Amino acid sequence: MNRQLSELSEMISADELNDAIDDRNFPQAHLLSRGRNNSVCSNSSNVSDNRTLSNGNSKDGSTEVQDIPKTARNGFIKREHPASLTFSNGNAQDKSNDSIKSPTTPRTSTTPGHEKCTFHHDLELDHKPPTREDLLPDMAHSYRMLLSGLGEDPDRQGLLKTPERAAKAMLFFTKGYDQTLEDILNDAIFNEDHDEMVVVKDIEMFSMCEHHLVPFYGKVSIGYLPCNKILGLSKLARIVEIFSRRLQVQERLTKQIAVAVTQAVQPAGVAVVIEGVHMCMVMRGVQKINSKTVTSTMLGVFRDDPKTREEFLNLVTSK
Ligand SMILES: Nc1nc2c(ncn2[C@@H]2O[C@H](COP(=O)(O)OP(=O)(O)OP(=O)(O)O)[C@@H](O)[C@H]2O)c(=O)[nH]1
Ligand SMILES: [Zn+2]
Repeated sequence: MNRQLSELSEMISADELNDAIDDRNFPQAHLLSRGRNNSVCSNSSNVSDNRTLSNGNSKDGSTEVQDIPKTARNGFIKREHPASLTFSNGNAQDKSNDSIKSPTTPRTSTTPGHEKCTFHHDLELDHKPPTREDLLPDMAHSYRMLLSGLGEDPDRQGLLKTPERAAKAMLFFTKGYDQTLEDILNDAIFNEDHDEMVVVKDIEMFSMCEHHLVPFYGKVSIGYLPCNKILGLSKLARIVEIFSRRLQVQERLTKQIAVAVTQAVQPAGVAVVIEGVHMCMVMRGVQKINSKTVTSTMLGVFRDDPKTREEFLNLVTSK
């Protein structure tokens, strides 16, 4: 599973991100009319006979049963991507699924100078050096030029080490580029017969606005409805770190966190709410010091079932 998760988190593009939040990737969500305690998760019997309930009730009121593809039952629906990327979140143990092979992006082979790179897509660095520390000398040089550009003397005593410090700080602010879901999960996914909501709220978040390269910060609340798999609690906060420690917009950050939780435990639904303060709106520009930006991503049952969504929102807004 880890290899697959890594590939998915590394290779996901903007299009695939949107595909991933397609309702069809939460095949259990449409069973909500049964009520949560009647379980929205596939159970082992319907997994083994390759059948599950469809979302439609037949005209006589009985519930229709039909075959659906295995990949759809276990997670994301396998779909063909125009760039021949496939996106599937089936169990890694399912070695028969060819779609799990590492996808390639057109940019890998077509971008001059990047032919051998394997780390290209819209949501990642354009070029990943062997280690990001290799960037330090060039970055420090750039900061030195910046100081000169500001009319400062980069050789004055107080600024001597500033270019290197600033470069290290920027590497820290963007250290999420170095991390994968695989790295941080560390197999802390546990089989547990639990299908009640799990919420971790007010996770501190620091990120960098990709438009102005200034910070935005705030708190993240994550909820999910497990389907027999739960995630080590700290891993939710670590997922926030992976995606916040990059150049970001808050909307994408919100979505990426939700998709990562989905990839990790294939729950019946995921909800993420972020409340952020953007320093580009506080220290400059419109200078609205009290404004807060709230973004949310609701997937699966959180999107389809108002009661589940309400329960989550009540939990995250309660003191
Ligand atoms: N949607 C979204 N916009 C953001 C985020 N962070 C910063 N921005 C916005 O990015 C926009 C960039 O607008 P521009 O007009 O190109 O840049 P600008 O002249 O510096 O804009 P002002 O901030 O209005 O002075 C601004 O409206 C910012 O508020 C974010 O996370 N999400
Ligand atoms: Zn900004």
